[in-house]
Amino acid sequence: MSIHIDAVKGDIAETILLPGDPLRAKWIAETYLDNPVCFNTVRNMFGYTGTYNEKTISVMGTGMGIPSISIYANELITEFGVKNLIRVGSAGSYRKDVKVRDIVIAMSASSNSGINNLRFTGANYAPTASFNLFKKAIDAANTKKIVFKAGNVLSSDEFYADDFNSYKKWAEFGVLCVEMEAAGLYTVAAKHNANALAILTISDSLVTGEKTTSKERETTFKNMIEIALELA
Ligand SMILES: Nc1nc(Cl)c2ncn([C@@H]3O[C@H](CO)[C@@H](O)[C@H]3O)c2n1
Repeated sequence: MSIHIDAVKGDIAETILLPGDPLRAKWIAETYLDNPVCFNTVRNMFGYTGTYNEKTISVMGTGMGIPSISIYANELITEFGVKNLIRVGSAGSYRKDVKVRDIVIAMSASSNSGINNLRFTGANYAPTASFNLFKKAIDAANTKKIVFKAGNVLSSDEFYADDFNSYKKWAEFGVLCVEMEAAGLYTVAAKHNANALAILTISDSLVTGEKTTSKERETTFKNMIEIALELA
């Protein structure tokens, strides 16, 4: 077992889906996996392993923010041998052409987090998706005729920005949406030679103010989850 995950090596599949919310991990396991077995309840950060189309796959919550997902990604890779880490989560649109309910596949993840500034002493590291997972996700979306956008996203350390209009600068330079974890996941995976990808569903828009209801979030998440499950 590791400090934050009460499992033994072999309990967790090489490929894992990582929603921020542990209750969404429970919903994914109960909705999509055959014979899901819970492998973690420490801090109620539920994790499950089961099969999908006869392939073994795991799903576990990560919490919100780069520090939290970095803890779980580190331990999943270094203690349990996980090789493919796929974040599935919600994001806020920064651009008119990115609509609520759209799917965004993150090629890269900018950040305002201090962690990489410290790590690279102020130089600009570029957290980047693993090409193979990225290509498989694009192919799966095209096969399923799911419309998606792909590009740069922002992993912000704050949900409530002091200056609401700060998103406009990011949008001006092509950032599609904002969430709070992808840059941390991509950096930790690269550090430990693992593969990572973030697939996001736009749940709200800073441009129009539109928000999805919690019921809509559940149904619109299906497309994102079904793409991610094809990566097992
Ligand atoms: N900063 C931020 N802003 C907006 Cl508009 C978001 N929409 C969804 N999220 C995601 O949902 C959680 C916050 O509700 C975080 O895990 C984050 O990744 C957002 N995070």
